[in-house]
Amino acid sequence: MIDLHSFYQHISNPDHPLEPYVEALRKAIEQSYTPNAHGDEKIWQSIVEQLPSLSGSTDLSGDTVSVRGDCNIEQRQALKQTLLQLHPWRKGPFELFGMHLDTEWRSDWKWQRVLPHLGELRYKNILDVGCGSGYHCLRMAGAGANSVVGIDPSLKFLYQFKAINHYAKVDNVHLLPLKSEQLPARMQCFDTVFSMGVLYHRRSPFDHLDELKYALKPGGQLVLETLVVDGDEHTVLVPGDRYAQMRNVWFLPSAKELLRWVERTGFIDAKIVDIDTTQLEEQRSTEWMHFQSLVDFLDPDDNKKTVEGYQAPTRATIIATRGR
Ligand SMILES: Nc1ncnc2c1ncn2[C@@H]1O[C@H](C[S@+](CC[C@H]([NH3+])C(=O)[O-])CC(=O)[O-])[C@@H](O)[C@H]1O
Repeated sequence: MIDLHSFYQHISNPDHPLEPYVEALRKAIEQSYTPNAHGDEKIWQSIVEQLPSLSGSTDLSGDTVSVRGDCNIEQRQALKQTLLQLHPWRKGPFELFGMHLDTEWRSDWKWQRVLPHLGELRYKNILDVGCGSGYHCLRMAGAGANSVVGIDPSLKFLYQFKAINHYAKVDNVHLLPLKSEQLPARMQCFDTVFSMGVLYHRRSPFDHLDELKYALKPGGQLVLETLVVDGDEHTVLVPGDRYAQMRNVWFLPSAKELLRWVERTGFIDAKIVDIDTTQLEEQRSTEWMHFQSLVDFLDPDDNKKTVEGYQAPTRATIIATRGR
């Protein structure tokens, strides 16, 4: 079962900005998550319980989130075989006791693109919407955040985090089984809210931007990263059935149009800080994610296009401030 006890304990503290929302969060989580309602949850739980007993020291400062400590060959082998059962591992990389967990995504590349534009994360209370395995949440903790809440509706990713944190033991990062639309309304308490790789999954992008705005305290910082297409401030692509083989893709604006959406939502000082076409080396199949990956989603004769003939995946990052 997802461990919520330590989360409630952590925020039930008059100094914690989430303290006024303990009950609202409890209710929201109860509505979205019933332990073991997902038929595979018991299996994921037993995988975490089978992890070999090892202890080490955690390093959140490098590109690879690492736990280092003594481990013999048999233990390393058992660790690998146990963690492989939580396939597919999409977001990382991680290293545990000398074992490199080579995820589908080099999520460290995204972090390197975003980090120089964030200012100080130290002492901040952060929300990461669509956190996946929690790799970026751990990097935020490594950058000195006071607390990080990651939310993601995909329970398997939350179990991946549970497995990593079984060893990393980072106690100020909590992952919750929630979608952003299920967050209590108008929490207005986070210093920084990240939404990376989520907006294009939403049928209603302005509702998503509103959710991010009202999770932030006045003056707080939004970090928004999403798929974009080339074009001017009047350009938006709504793909047909699929985009790069994904079915759940709705709105791909140009970066300029995205900036306009952010401003129309009421954010101020909005800036495009990065536009980047995803490289084949950044998203690829590995031993830890052996399904198809980016190379299979692109036109084999022209890597600038998806198999459907659209512009190949390009992502923009916008930083903005919630007005006071
Ligand atoms: N409504 C929603 N609310 C919250 N999470 C959602 C929602 N819909 C989907 N997700 C979750 O958002 C994540 C999107 S991946 C980005 C991961 C990370 N942020 C990254 O930037 O690497 C996409 C990508 O590969 O970029 C998945 O884990 C979904 O379960």
